[in-house]
Amino acid sequence: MTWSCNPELASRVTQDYVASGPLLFNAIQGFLAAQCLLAPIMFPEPTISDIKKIANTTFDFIIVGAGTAGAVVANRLSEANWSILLLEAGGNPTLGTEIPALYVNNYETKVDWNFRTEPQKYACLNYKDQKCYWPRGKVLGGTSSINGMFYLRGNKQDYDDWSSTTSTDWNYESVLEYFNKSENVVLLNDTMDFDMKYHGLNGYLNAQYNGKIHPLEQVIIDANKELGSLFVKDFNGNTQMGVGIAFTTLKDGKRQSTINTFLKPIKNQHNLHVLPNVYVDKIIFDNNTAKGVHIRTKYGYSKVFATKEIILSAGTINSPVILLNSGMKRRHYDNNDFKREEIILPIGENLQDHIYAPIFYKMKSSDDANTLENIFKAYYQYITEQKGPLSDLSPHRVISFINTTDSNSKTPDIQNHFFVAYPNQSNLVDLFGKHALSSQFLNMFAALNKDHLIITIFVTLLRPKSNGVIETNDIDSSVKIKANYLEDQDDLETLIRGMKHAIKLEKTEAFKKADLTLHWFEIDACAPYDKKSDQFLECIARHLTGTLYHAVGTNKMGSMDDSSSVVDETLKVRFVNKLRVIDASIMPNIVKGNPMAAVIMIAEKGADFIKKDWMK
Ligand SMILES: Cc1cc2nc3c(=O)[nH]c(=O)nc-3n(C[C@H](O)[C@H](O)[C@H](O)COP(=O)(O)OP(=O)(O)OC[C@H]3O[C@@H](n4cnc5c(N)ncnc54)[C@H](O)[C@@H]3O)c2cc1C
Repeated sequence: MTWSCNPELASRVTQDYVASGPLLFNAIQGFLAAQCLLAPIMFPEPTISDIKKIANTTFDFIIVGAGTAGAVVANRLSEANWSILLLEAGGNPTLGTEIPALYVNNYETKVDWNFRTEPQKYACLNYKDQKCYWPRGKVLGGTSSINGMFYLRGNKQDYDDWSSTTSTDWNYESVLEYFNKSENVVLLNDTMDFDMKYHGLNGYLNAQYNGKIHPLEQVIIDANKELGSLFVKDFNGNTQMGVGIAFTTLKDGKRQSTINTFLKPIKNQHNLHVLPNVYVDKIIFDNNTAKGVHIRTKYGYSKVFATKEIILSAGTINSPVILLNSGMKRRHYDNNDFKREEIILPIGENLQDHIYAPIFYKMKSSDDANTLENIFKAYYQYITEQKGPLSDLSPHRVISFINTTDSNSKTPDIQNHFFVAYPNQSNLVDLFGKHALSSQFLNMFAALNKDHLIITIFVTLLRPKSNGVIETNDIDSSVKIKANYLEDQDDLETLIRGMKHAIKLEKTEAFKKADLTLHWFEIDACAPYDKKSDQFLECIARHLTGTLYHAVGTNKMGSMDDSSSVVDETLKVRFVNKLRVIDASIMPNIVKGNPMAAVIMIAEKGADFIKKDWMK
């Protein structure tokens, strides 16, 4: 048998269903064939002669990382008649990355960098070695190819805050233009009654609003409304405060990563050269000017050069790592009189992330959604029509934003996600297992999930005061992620207020009617505390801490005289020439919402800064 696409099993989805001989074999064949249809090889892996051809050659621009931001920047720069080289450490998307409802199955696969934090002192205490798990996309499209696809833009105030330390270019009114530029609204089961001031219809990125609300989502919405939340139709519109269904980066049942949306349509453009499976070690400088990059492939090491600029879009972890490995030190500078070797910028500092404490609700249920037969039906329907339960994020799309100290505030301090596990789903998406929570916790979760549906509320802290740092290991240059979660007492207090709010849902008519009751898993360390006490909630928050994987901020943007910044307001690395960073790492403060939309906006804006500079 020959395959025109990658014959390696396209995703780990099948590994969850090891029970059934011929049926499974048929399904695997179906998946392999579907990979060609749903996840075709867009950009072939370079051969040895491709690498020889580019070695020591020169392009106008080199972009490092074809991720969420890098793919957008490459698209926009290719609109001018410049030669663009886009280098990506990972390979092509797989079938596993394309099926929306199974995104968690990409964790710990070859499309994941599979990072772990350093052991945490105050958080993730119930995890193996007290290390939190940080998946990140190592694939074309980067993390937009493995993420949860929630499309939210944060709070208006986030950008007004950025602009107060940079320039008016970054205030909400200015960035709105770029959010809209990238967007193409896709409506399902709904009418176009959105305020179009906040949306775009001509962008590359398909952002879908599906107005069909699942009965469980309706219960969650109704319960939140009973606690005073307003129903929000459009979190990206005039206000984000309240509860509703999120926009998602989906279209026709398929993930809309930035590789699928920004690069697939222009993949044959003559001036765009996209090379997957190429790892960039460091930047080559000539005095203070970035000239090229050192690359590593399976064929060995080479160099490649850029006449105009090098753009780092390797993400919050790897962009600072590349800068550090290129000889740029991580320390505050104290004067403007230096050689490049003496440039000392706060690279890797200002690491911010969204962490959550889980609150669990259970509902007795004999729902058989996860029988083998139903699972195969779902796969069959997905592969043949891209429809059915695998084609959408329902019933997990409800989001709520609250302010725990001022119910009239326009800015939230807590965001809630509601993750539904149908009975026996712990086998299907072993989310907590992949995070390496203790076997005690995993066993309790699986036992309860046998005959109960479980809703986990991810009570998420939106603006942490505890900041971390990315460092590199002196011996082998590997990364050390010092997340420092929950070091600041204020963070803990906000989280506890959020948990108390989530606990109140138990008393709502909507939850009572649905027979949803609060459930506490017994964690040994928390056993001494009364379950109604703050000490107990603190113990849960510290032991079962999770991350929504939103780390940002490690190459902070600021004005030229801001010693805490790494890049200036046009995203140029300070004190060096021809080098910019364009990705999640430049955020001065984490946005109050899931950050992908903001990263895409940053990329759109960054590409315009470059065009302005070079088209003069
Ligand atoms: C599991 C998960 C779920 C998430 N869910 C959501 C969500 O639902 N909504 C949302 O808004 N946000 C979500 N996020 C966060 C969001 O996806 C990220 O913040 C965003 O995608 C980061 O974009 P980026 O361009 O900075 O980095 P990335 O998209 O990670 O891109 C970096 C790219 O650089 C490549 N690269 C790195 N180092 C090198 C090197 N040395 N050489 C060559 N290439 C290199 C990487 O392989 C990658 O392709 C989620 C994140 C994760 C991990």
